[in-house]
Amino acid sequence: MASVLTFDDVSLTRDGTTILDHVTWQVTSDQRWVVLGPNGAGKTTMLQVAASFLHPTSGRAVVLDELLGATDVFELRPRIGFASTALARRIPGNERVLDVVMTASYSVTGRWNEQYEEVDVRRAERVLREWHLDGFGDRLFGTLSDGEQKRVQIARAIMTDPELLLLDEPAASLDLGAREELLQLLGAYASEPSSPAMVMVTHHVEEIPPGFTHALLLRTGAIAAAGPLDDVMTSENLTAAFGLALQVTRDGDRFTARAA
Ligand SMILES: Nc1ncnc2c1ncn2[C@@H]1O[C@H](COP(=O)(O)OP(=O)(O)OP(=O)(O)O)[C@@H](O)[C@H]1O
Repeated sequence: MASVLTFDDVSLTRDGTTILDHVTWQVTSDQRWVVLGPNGAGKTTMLQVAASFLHPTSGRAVVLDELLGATDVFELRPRIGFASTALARRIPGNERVLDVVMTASYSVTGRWNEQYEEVDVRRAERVLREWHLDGFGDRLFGTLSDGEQKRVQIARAIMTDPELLLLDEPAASLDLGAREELLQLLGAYASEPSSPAMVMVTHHVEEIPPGFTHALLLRTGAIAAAGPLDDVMTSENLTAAFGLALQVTRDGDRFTARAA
């Protein structure tokens, strides 16, 4: 399988603080990764390197065969789907949902004078339908519920048919029903062989969608464990990563964790 993401001894320092510490990691096109770790472990920073928003201080990061630091990131970014709360904050509340999704083609938030073709409109409508947002195209983004907004963000991220999909805490702040609906949709999407490689950051093992294949546990910027879900999602590994005695249980394709 083709490699879509390679971190080779990647470290990242900001204002004298080491945030990523010698991270070596590879993602191939058929894999769907979840990244877990305590607050401040460096999960978002890792995703931002994968999205080409940050460059390593040392080591090599290769994204979709392009070496960061030696490539034009403006050509690379449209090939990467990225959804995060920070990005969603930049979406104007009075933007039409269809425009929120379509503007991904130009990597902008907020429609201005870009010209869209009928094919863009039809694709945006189809993606909205697939994420249970049929009939939402004319609604204003700011009037949607949290759950609906999260699904719009993902629809936007996949609008450009990316080769790598990065999701930063897509289920954060959702109520139980909205979370389960989102996980079901993410699970179905992850299970399709035609879907792109995926990396999803989350705080909760309960939010690992079915269909995900691999996990990476991060602790103070370094990898505590990484590999196939079954190998990594053990009580011992989670205990070491979170610095707290934890008991992990698997029920079918879902996980739960609690203090041991
Ligand atoms: N510009 C910066 N200068 C210095 N430190 C920074 C900077 N940006 C982030 N950090 C620090 O880097 C560490 C990792 O941050 P990051 O947001 O990647 O962690 P995270 O695992 O995603 O955390 P959380 O789970 O709380 O979202 C944190 O300790 C944070 O304070």
